[in-house]
Amino acid sequence: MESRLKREKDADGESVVDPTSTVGGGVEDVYGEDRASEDLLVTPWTVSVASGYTLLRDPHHNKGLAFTERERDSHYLRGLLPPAVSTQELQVKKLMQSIRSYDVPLHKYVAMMELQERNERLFYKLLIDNVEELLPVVYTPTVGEACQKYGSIFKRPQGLYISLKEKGKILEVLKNWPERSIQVIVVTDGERILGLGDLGCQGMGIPVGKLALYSALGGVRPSACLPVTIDVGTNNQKLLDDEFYIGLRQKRATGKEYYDLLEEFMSAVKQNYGEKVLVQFEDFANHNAFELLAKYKTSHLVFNDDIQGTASVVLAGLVASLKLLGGSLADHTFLFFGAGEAGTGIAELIALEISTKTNIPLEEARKKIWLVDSKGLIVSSRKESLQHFKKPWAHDHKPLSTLLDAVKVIKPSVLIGTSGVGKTFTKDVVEAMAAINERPLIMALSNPTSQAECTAEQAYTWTEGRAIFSSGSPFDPYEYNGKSFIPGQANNAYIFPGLGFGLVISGAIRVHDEMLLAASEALASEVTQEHYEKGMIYPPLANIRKISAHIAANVAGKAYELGLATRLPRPADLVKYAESCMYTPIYRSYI
Ligand SMILES: NC(=O)C1=CN([C@@H]2O[C@H](COP(=O)(O)OP(=O)(O)OC[C@H]3O[C@@H](n4cnc5c(N)ncnc54)[C@H](OP(=O)(O)O)[C@@H]3O)[C@@H](O)[C@H]2O)C=CC1
Ligand SMILES: CC(=O)C(=O)O
Ligand SMILES: [Mg+2]
Repeated sequence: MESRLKREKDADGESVVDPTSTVGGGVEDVYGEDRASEDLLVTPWTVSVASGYTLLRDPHHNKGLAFTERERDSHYLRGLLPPAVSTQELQVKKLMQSIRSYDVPLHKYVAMMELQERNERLFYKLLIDNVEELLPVVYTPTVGEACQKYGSIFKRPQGLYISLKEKGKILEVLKNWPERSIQVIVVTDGERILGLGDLGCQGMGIPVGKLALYSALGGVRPSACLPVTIDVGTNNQKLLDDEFYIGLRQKRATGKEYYDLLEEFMSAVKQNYGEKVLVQFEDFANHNAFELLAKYKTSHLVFNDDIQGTASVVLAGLVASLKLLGGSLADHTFLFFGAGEAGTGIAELIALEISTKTNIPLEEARKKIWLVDSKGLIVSSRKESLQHFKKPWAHDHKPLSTLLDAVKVIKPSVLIGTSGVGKTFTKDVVEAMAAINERPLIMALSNPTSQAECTAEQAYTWTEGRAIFSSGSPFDPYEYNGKSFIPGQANNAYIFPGLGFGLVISGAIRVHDEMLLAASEALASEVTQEHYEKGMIYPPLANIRKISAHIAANVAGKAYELGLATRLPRPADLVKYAESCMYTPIYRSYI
């Protein structure tokens, strides 16, 4: 078996070697000898493939018409494929034509998921080569609709479902997953899916989508990614009444029952995959999200993407915007509409950055930041009744009940929407921002597009082309008075793939706030003069793999600096190292 594997590795040649794959070079560097030898026992297709027919139905190894004549001879594929031999490039061209022929975004999504199930490398090649066009298909906004209709479009499981029925057996359940060398888990309990609320078990679309980005944008190999949905029921009556609902048909478990299940899951993860597996919490409701993060951040390698990944991406945009706005972060006043995970997470990281850069105490730095929730401006007279994560933002001020009043009185230079409620940056609100600021910075972060606080068109027209605008879900460039404006996509997708990859390649054992700052700094530094001239505060997503390598290197560097990295010795050039470890979807030769 070993000589066969060696031949495959040699035959792959430089251009197709995947240093993070089980048969490519660099395995020992990145995964350690134990993991590598374990992989060799479980994954090589040469061992598991019984016949050509099975090979064609194995998405990890299927190449479809791109199997060469020699491969067809060697692997019993003769007659199972039509005579034509294709290249991967031609397959990409054909698939893109096919995807573009669908008018309905959900049909494009289903086509992409079917491709992922059929030919994984082709799926990733398509996604990487057409990232700006396909991100809105596999990610926000379309993934939101896919989750809403997941019961109807569900065909094959794409991740692991852990429900209350599995209580006491979660370790066994993890072992049912076919891959053993897991490096990144994205887990949701489905209670706050984008701005669409409780979608229960159907939230699975989110971990699946996020992990597709981990591989395409960040370079973690797909077989090292595990999407998980914890199903403790749903309070969404529409789903409970839906005959096609795929989850537990009960109201959500809470309290001890909920936390016991999560504890069993987190322990089983550590026991099964070791302490270097990264767990990304995604789209939990805030009453659990903060508590889970606080509970596990000192014992596991975890981060919450909605609280921390979002904070890092927004901070990067703000730092970049200073080139357009002038001054430092400390010179600005920030107003958030929405004071949950995203809002308070971003607010805290901005305060930390201001405090770090200026030596102003954190308490003081926070005073430049104001938040509005569903009851109005958060002020000290409300302190007693506030959730713990809002308390640091309860400044002394008279109560204000509307966003418009808050804008007029607080006079922010930056307005950030993290409410999950669409169309709330009304014309009055945006015009008030434009009356106070020469260049109002407006971020409508809520997803999907239907929940965006305002559109790009509204932001540009209501400010007569003066707004610097970005949003969580993508908007097309907009032309106003003969000038083209390119709205940025302020979405944690810029950060989590590179952040996670940096943790993986350094063998980090904990996530530290300074890593979030390091990730922000790397992203902000990718914005060039050419981008600023178009009003952009984020670099184009088309360059995301290069950007992710820089983010990963900065994060890994911080892990080494903080003594949290276990992969030793530290590579001299972390950017080059990150690039060399990235998964690439080029087909391997099976001769
Ligand atoms: N662009 C990106 O990368 C990201 C975007 N998001 C988006 O941000 C949104 C919020 O997510 P998250 O912070 O996790 O959600 P949370 O539920 O934690 O927070 C929502 C906040 O909005 C407030 N709110 C809700 N309705 C209103 C209203 N009508 N008026 C004023 N405030 C209101 C809530 O107030 P109260 O506390 O009083 O209930 C709460 O403070 C979602 O749409 C999500 O998709 C999230 C993460 C990343
Ligand atoms: C982008 C993201 O994580 C969210 O909207 O929840
Ligand atoms: Mg999220």
